[in-house]
Amino acid sequence: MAEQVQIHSTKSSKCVVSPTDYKKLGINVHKFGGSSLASSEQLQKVCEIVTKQTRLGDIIVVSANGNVTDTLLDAIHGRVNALSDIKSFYERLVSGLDIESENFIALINNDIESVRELCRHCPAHNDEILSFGEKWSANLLTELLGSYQCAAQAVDASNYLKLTSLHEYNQFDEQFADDKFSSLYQALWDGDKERLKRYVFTGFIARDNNDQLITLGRNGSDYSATIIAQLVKAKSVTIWTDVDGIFTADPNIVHNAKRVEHLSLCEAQAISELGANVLHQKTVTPLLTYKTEACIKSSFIEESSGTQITQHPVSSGHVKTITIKQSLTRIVVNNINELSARTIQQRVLLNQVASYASNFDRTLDRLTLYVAECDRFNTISIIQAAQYYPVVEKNNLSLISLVGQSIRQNQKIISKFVNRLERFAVEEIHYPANAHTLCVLIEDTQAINLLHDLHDTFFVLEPSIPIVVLGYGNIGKQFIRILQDNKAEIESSLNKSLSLLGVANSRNYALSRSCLLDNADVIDLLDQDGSSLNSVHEGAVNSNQRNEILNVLKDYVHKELVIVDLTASNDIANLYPIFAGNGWHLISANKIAASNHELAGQVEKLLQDNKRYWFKNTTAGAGIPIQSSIKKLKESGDKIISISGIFSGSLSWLFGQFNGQQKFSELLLEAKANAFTEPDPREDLSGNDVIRKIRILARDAGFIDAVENFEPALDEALLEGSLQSFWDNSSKIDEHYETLYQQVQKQGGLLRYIATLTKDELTLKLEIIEPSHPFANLNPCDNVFAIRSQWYNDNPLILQGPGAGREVTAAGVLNDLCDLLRSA
Ligand SMILES: NC(=O)C1=CN([C@@H]2O[C@H](COP(=O)(O)OP(=O)(O)OC[C@H]3O[C@@H](n4cnc5c(N)ncnc54)[C@H](OP(=O)(O)O)[C@@H]3O)[C@@H](O)[C@H]2O)C=CC1
Ligand SMILES: N[C@@H](CC=O)C(=O)O
Repeated sequence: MAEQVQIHSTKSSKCVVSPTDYKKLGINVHKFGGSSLASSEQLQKVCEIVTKQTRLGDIIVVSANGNVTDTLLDAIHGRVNALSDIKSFYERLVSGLDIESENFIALINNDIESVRELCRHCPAHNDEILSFGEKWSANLLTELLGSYQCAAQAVDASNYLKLTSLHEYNQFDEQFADDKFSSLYQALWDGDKERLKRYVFTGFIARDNNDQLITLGRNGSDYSATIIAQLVKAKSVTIWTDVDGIFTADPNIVHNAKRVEHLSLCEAQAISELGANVLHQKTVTPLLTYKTEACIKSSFIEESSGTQITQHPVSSGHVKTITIKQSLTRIVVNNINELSARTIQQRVLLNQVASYASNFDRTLDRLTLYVAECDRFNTISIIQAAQYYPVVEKNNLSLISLVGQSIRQNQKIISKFVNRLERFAVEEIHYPANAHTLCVLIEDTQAINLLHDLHDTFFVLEPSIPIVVLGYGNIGKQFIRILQDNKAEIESSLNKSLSLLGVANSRNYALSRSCLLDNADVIDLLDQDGSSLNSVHEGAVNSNQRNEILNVLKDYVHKELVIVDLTASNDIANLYPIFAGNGWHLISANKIAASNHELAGQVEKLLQDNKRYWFKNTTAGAGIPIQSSIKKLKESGDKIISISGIFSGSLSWLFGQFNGQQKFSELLLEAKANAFTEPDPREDLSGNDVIRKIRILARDAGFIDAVENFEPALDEALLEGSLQSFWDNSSKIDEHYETLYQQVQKQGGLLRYIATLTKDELTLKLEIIEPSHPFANLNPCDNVFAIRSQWYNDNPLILQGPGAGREVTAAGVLNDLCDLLRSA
């Protein structure tokens, strides 16, 4: 059990702490790479980041400044001026900084003499020589943070990170580290949190199990950061570098590559295994064991958003990035058994040689490895040491890989990938063991072309079909809102860009060829008085009093366009044959055309001739997928016998709410405000709205010749005249429903407006039903559709849910749009 002591903290009266409580602090680890620390300007930016984005107790891990490690390597290799270059570099660097430069330069001069001495005894002291780079960097940053009034302490990581065995590069001594970190965070133990500092750790250096100083190889500082994060149970690790995260492809090669916002840990691991410079395999390994938040950001960009590495995938089944590794050599070992092949693969790994797409072919007893040119010699020596004779089969190969969560389960992605490869002379398609990668090997000379081609295929969205929304009321506003909010997700799932060309209400229209979704303010002006609009917004909003928008849309005749009709307008419905004849797709929430057999037939014929689509799923049941369900049943060979239920959301809500206490007309106003009723609520009470739905479903089910027998939900006399006179008659409406309510109460039943469709008869009636009736127990506003068919006969298929309202209807329209864009 951890040692514990009772102490008096400065703030609270009493608290219990243990030496390992630093692990509960929620430490954030920030790692800064060499380029982020290469100039005085950059160092100042880093100080700003540290002061603004870190807290007392947080850990900063640094690489050597700029190219200092490479210059130290030059010194090891005997380049005469290497050490004086380092001296001049630091003199330049500190001259631009607000620190006691003489002290720091004296330290550098002193250390450089030590390095000179150590260089005489190379290679025994190589690691020690290289470690100076990180030590200078940590000291300099700590000094500079002081001038920002940010208390910091330089820490030599080799006193904290100690390997447990000589060859296990990923096994660090946790007990050793724990003791050291406990004393570093002594202030916490003393109950004086305010004495904590920012701890500036040297990256890249550690100790082996014999206490000898070692360096952690390529990208060693990133590795130090994630290892330290694991050891201190950090809350987050941020790798600050010179790129703004992971991109859809290397932005230096593919200029239209975009930043990837989120990567799952599995995706990050796959990328690191493919040799990504920005995310090394070693760096990811501790994240897999200790699951913490991680992020890659740029210290060069203000407010960089970077790429978040999340524990769980934000989305699955999409390609997130395409990696490329060039100049690889294929080394083949023939006549080798599986055990020896695995041993060689292990040894290659232990020797810190990165091999890619390596595979053992059991049928041919053959091991294939792809390694960088610089690792060729080393790899051949390892294979020969195992008594095998490798063949270097081919040089100058590139490995191009698609990475995305579970993309190997997405047949569409695989066929798209294979399809594109047919245009290139590829060497080999490789399917690694993980489910998140698809790889291809190709000669270097063709690789860049293939990379561009694949990037275009998976990331450059197909040009969209322009969308025009008619109707900017309850449903129209909500539809545009969710279209805007979900644009990026929809585009990536459809691989098509969305372009909102125009929006209109009955008074004004806004039109922009460069997509109104990016200029939503213009749409908001639609509700204003039309007279001053042209001057207000440079002509972007215009009068639509006589459907003027249609004149502008003439430019689109015989081009693809989607008209989304979210009006309740008869005029617009009667224009459908023109829209269809123009070669435009249609989406309707307006039920008028779809419920008129003659008009609907004419429109469908024109659309068919022009190979265009009409989606109208919200015309019956709002967001409930009733029409698509009927279509699917019919496509599967089933025969619909009857459809019955409650198809009016507003009346379902009204009869569910009405209990004789409140005036019916007040509830009606509330239903209208909730967008459950039609723009003119008499359409609901007269039964017209449900009748339209019945006719639409009858058409879908094939009941076109059925006799109609419809009853209104309110006396026709009360529905006559103008809308104003209807509201003026509110007291009569209230009386009518009050009397009806008493009658229903007397019978101990419930009032429901029930529709029934068979091939012979379509009926709609206001009925008093028993509380045990299947349509009795509904949530207010619910619709219910009971479909009896050949296969759903004794036990009908039931669809039930909210049958009206802004959210569900707009979502249904958006579904229709996605289905249409997917089909078109
Ligand atoms: N509410 C619901 O739950 C459901 C509704 N629907 C259907 O959705 C449609 C819209 O309903 P809702 O949004 O509540 O109605 P609203 O009255 O709130 O909105 C209708 C919109 O259509 C506009 N409009 C009218 N005529 C024209 C025209 N000629 N050209 C362009 N725009 C025009 C109106 O303009 P202005 O503002 O200038 O009058 C208004 O912006 C209706 O057909 C309804 O049946 C379908 C399923 C469910
Ligand atoms: N007014 C309609 C809305 C949906 O179509 C209803 O009440 O169901």
